[in-house]
Amino acid sequence: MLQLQRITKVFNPGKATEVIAVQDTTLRLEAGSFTVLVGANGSGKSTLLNLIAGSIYADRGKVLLNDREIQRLPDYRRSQWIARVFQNPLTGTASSLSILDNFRMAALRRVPKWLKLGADAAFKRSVAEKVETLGMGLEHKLAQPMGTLSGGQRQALTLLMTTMADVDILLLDEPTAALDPRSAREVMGIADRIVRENNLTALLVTHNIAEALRYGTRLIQMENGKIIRDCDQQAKLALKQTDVVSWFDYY
Ligand SMILES: Nc1ncnc2c1ncn2[C@@H]1O[C@H](COP(=O)(O)OP(=O)(O)OP(=O)(O)O)[C@@H](O)[C@H]1O
Repeated sequence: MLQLQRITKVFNPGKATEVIAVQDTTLRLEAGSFTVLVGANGSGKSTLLNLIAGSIYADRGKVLLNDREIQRLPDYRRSQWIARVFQNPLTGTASSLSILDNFRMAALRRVPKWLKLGADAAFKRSVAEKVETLGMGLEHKLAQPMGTLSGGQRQALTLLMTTMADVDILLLDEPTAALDPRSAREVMGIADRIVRENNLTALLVTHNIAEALRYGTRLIQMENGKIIRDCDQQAKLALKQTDVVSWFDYY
């Protein structure tokens, strides 16, 4: 279980440009749950994800994974448990390296297995089997540089790479924002499957209302650095797109 306890993050404190990006926010994500986070631009969603991922530190409050404070852990420790997929398909993978080498790098999170499998044909076979499940034919292109693939193909592979390590938490930071509608749907379908099959605790940030309603079992809204709505599965199922659009109406 991931818990944010009374987290506050202020940028540029004491200056004219001071922003309270996250304000005294408490959030509890049960293990294996899939939560969707929506909110207007600047409401604090990315800051919240950055605080969980450890790219920034909170001014106040705790981030607990299975009751253990993780904020000050070094990156390599935290990345054993937390994976993140970004909006830009170019982020998170190495463009000039082949698909296979990117999988090798992803597997580095679980060093002993990588050392055993990294150099031999068994590793390549296991990657090919995984990649085949995407149904994109990329298992025949493992030697191709990541940079030559489409955004949708890269996002699909990036998601799959998260399963190379035993991560608990998957942070999806607008993973389909740069994709066309068909690729977006395909990539979200893959994300959903990976979350279920690996029993991951997932947090998806999206501006796509249809996506926000289709995926996950809980829907929360942030505004001015605070969580102002929290819908459980039942409440979420009853929501229509127009309801969610109306949450943004006062702008
Ligand atoms: N590094 C930073 N330095 C200063 N201010 C920042 C920084 N990062 C975020 N902010 C500010 O904090 C507030 C919250 O930003 P954040 O990026 O978390 O919002 P968001 O909900 O993710 O927005 P969007 O939907 O546009 O991605 C905004 O006012 C933003 O300008």
